[in-house]
Amino acid sequence: MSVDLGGELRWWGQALADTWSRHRALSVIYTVAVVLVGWITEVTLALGVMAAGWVVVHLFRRYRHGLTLDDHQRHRRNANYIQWLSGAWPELMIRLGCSVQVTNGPRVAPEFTRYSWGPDVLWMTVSIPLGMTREQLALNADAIAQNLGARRVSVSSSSAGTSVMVAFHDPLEEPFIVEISEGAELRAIPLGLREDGALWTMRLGPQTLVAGSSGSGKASLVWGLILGLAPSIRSGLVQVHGIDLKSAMELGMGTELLTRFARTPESAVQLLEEAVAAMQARALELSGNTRQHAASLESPHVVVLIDEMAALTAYQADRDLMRRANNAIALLCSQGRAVGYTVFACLQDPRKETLPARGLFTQTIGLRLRDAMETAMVLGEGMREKGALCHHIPPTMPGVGFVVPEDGSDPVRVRAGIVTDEMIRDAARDFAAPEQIPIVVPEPAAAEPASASRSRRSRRTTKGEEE
Ligand SMILES: Nc1ncnc2c1ncn2[C@@H]1O[C@H](COP(=O)(O)OP(=O)(O)OP(=O)(O)O)[C@@H](O)[C@H]1O
Repeated sequence: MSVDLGGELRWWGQALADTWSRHRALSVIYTVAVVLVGWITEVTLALGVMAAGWVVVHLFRRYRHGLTLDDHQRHRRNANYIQWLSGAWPELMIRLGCSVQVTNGPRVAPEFTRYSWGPDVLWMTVSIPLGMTREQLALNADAIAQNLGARRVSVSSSSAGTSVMVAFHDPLEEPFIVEISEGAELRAIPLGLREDGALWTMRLGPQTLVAGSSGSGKASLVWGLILGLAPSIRSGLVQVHGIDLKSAMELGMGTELLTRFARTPESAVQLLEEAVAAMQARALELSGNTRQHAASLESPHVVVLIDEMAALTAYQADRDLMRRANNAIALLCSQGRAVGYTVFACLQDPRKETLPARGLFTQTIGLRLRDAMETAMVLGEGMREKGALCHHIPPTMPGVGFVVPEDGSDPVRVRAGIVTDEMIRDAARDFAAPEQIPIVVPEPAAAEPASASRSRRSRRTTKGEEE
């Protein structure tokens, strides 16, 4: 059977034309309805695919990073804050005087070029305009913090230029405990927290001076160090030789952890001079073999720990003992590093008269101090401008201080962990030193310094001559 295709087409055309002429309105409605249904179906499908993609991405993020509803709210808050800060920052800089006048031009303020968020902390990278210094920004840190609704602002140098840390919560505000860690290394003894929330550790090696007014928390550093070293003390890898002339009130709590302990000026000087002699003997032994001592059970690292050093170096009635103590401390500080002898000393009053060997301490920790001058004496000139404000630490925050890192970079605000009497007693029981070496002070006649016996001899001779 042959099909007349032309006739068929004409028939369908005619039918369509008839329908159109008879049911024009219906045809329009039908056509629009079909187009709409098709379009809605397509859009719905597209939206569905988009939504599924979004869900997959968010599921991935949520389970990979463990995001919670709080995190979403925080992200939104952070985004709003950055939006506000972008507008407020240039004006704030100009109002605080942190800007420079371009010749025949406008005032230019530091710009924040990048940022990142940590828990309750905003890190900003700021570009300092030509003619301005980072110190100018650091001097206004308190005012910036108040205006940004933050607890603290600190300014430091970073590989990207200048970093401004805006902290909305101070991790150092509440006292905390640092647990004794069996695996702690001598290169990183845990002492407390840094203000960015990271663990604050100290390397055993630099001669360290801790300065702070009465009640500033020096004892928490002394005991923090001893407890941090506790496993090495028990094994015999480290010996602590303690000196406490304040009626042994402090170190007397845990003498089992100390290999040697002096509580009188005479025994303290004896301890120091014997440490110098042993250090020099070790130096002779090591000379030609190595340039850096490595602690071992046969040759342990010796920490000479002095609580309130001025009692020995400045407030001593016996001037000869005072001179001998200062000499020994200076020798230990200047020759001890390479041969495994470390001095860790505390001081309330950091003036030059209280400690002639102050300059020989290669690491200083400044707790609460009385004024800006003391801060400069302890941490060095220029550290105040870099944000180390020991004299602004409130008495309600003992254990808080500033440390200048060994590489001389910007000072870091830290807090030592609190050490309770119970922790000291427990450590004394569990980590006692393998041996305790008594200090034998020679009888005064035998210990008489050469100069005194010389003068007596000369007096005797004169007397003899007189006779
Ligand atoms: N890191 C710390 N965190 C919280 N509280 C601390 C910390 N260190 C010390 N304290 C508390 O502060 C008070 C004084 O501390 P501490 O005895 O250590 O001061 P100090 O500087 O050694 O004083 P002094 O020179 O008069 O002996 C104590 O009551 C102690 O409990």
